[in-house]
Amino acid sequence: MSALDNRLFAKMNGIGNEIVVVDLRDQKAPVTPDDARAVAAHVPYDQLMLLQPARLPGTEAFVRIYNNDGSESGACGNGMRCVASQMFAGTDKSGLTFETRAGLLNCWRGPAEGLFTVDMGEPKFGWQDIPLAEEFRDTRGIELQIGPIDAPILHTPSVVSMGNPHAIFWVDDIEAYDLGRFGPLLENHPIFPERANITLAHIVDREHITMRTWERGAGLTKACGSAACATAVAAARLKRTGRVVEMTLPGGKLTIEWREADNHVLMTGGAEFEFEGRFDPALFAPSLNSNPA
Ligand SMILES: N[C@@H](CCC[C@H](N)C(=O)O)C(=O)O
Repeated sequence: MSALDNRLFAKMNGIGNEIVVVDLRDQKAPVTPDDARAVAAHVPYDQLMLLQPARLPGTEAFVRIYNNDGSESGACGNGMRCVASQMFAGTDKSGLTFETRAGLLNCWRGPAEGLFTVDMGEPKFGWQDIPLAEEFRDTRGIELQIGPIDAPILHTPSVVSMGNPHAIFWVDDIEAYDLGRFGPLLENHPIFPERANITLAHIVDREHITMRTWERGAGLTKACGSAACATAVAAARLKRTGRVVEMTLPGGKLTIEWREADNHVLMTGGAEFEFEGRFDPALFAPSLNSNPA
């Protein structure tokens, strides 16, 4: 018996990031990594956002975030906009607060219908915070490369934690690299003890960046909100952009503001409902062949 048996789910997308949202605030039973993988086999998703009972006063829910490989993440920007969109529906509230493994997140209705803003909190730059396996004093560009030593294909990424680990490689053309091939190698590089989300980014001008991401635990996706935040912050740290940047991802656009006043990163973008359904308990039944004689 799984906590997800017969549960209603909403399939949504955050500018192309495939998201499944399930409201489990009325029950305490845990959802396991096996459950998360079983859902992915049935309703393909990048992230599964589980609303669990609130643990702190003033919060709507504790949001547990699973990647489709069954691993957990502390942050998912596009998923949080989908959660906000579901939770704002039918209310006249203007703001909501959620708890995730990475801390508290505030969400607001955005500047136009269908847009939502998430306060993704403060970025972290210390090598232990990302985390990296060894000390780097300057994480604006770390010594890491792939390809021939004297002619690397990708090198010197900026690294940032947005509650989850990100490495951003600066390139002239984001389409010129086989991210499906390099992504898994870099995601699992020993320098990243908790693996990492890998982004290729091109700075168009001081207000525009194009990017695409190989996501830890989910692979190539059309959008990664926390990667957009990490990339915008990393570009501003290098003094190559201002603090408000429009990000173009394969699935759409996000506006990222790295607020000077409190160091928080605000992400604004769309969230769309696609369909809803109920999980068939047979999905979570142990396989008859799991322990062959
Ligand atoms: N799609 C997400 C990021 C999801 C988590 C990531 N794959 C990880 O494991 O860190 C987003 O929109 O931020």
